[in-house]
Amino acid sequence: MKVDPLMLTLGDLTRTHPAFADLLAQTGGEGAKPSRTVASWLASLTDERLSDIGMGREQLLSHIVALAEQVEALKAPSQVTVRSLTILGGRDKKGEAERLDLELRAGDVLCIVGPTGSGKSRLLADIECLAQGDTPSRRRVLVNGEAPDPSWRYASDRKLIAQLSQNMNFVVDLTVGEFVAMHADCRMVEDRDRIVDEVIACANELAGESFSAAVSLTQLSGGQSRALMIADTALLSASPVVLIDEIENAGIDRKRSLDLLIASEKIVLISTHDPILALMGTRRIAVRNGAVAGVIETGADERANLAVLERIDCELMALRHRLRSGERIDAPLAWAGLLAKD
Ligand SMILES: Nc1ncnc2c1ncn2[C@@H]1O[C@H](COP(=O)(O)OP(=O)(O)OP(=O)(O)O)[C@@H](O)[C@H]1O
Repeated sequence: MKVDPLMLTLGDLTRTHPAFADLLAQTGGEGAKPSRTVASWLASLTDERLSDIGMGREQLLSHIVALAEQVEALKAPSQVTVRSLTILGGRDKKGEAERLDLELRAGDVLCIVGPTGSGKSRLLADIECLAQGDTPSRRRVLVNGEAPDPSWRYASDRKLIAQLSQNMNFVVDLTVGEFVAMHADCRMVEDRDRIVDEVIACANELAGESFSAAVSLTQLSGGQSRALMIADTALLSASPVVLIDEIENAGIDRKRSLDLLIASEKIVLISTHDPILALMGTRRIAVRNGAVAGVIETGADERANLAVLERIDCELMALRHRLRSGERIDAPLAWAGLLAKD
């Protein structure tokens, strides 16, 4: 049963959710007595105290609720083995039938491509909520070939489906090592220290700039936190299905991220505008006007073009690195001759 975090006492909360101890240490104030409920503590915070913390009452409450849900999701691994997900067509934005019967199996990693506003996020959201004809697209999603048990749709404490969103909002000031160790503890893995080292080493391979276990989560760059989330999801997450809204803006190694996710034997869907990422998979889902227009196999010619795109990307990355290091790039670029021929 889902517990309302507002009705818990601060003592209970810090015991069941160690991360709250840090939040309280930063924000608590004199009224943060263990016997007090969260609701009463929040009501007791003066406007002055809230302005010291730099957060409004509503914002603090939503942080607490989000943190409680995250910790619950980590604690109770999904009980359901997902061998397949089937997405059955609904209606496009004009109300016309979407012809779709797509089965995804464990180990499938697919990109979703399509113009802005075409419905990529809608498709991810339909999967996340295991839609049953009750979303704007009217799609239905089956788990292992059957309509899912209604309780799976709303069980935030038994997440079948994890969504990595664009922004990683870290509430508490834990170090990277403490954060990953907390996940490992929640999932009761054996050999915790080895797994923690592995996740951090792996995240460092994905991130452009390396970071240590001792650094605070709040100090990580966008790319570093995204790399940490991907490594953590692939190596530690209990959710059999992972949805990712955009990887490309984070400046991380896309090929390795994809390989890592493929090896994790989960079903992974990534919405993207990035041609390299889209061509890296064996299949991609093309969305248009609110409906899936086709599932495209990556062909041999496309793979050859991918190799060229990767070289261009590599050169762009090198330029980016030089510019970021304060260098000038006055020397003519290798491609200048190529473009002059046009
Ligand atoms: N089949 C559909 N029926 C009705 N509305 C839809 C359908 N598909 C998408 N929409 C709506 O269209 C809008 C744009 O869709 P969405 O945000 O999923 O696009 P997107 O491809 O993710 O765009 P972007 O690339 O800009 O992130 C949303 O309001 C979404 O709910």
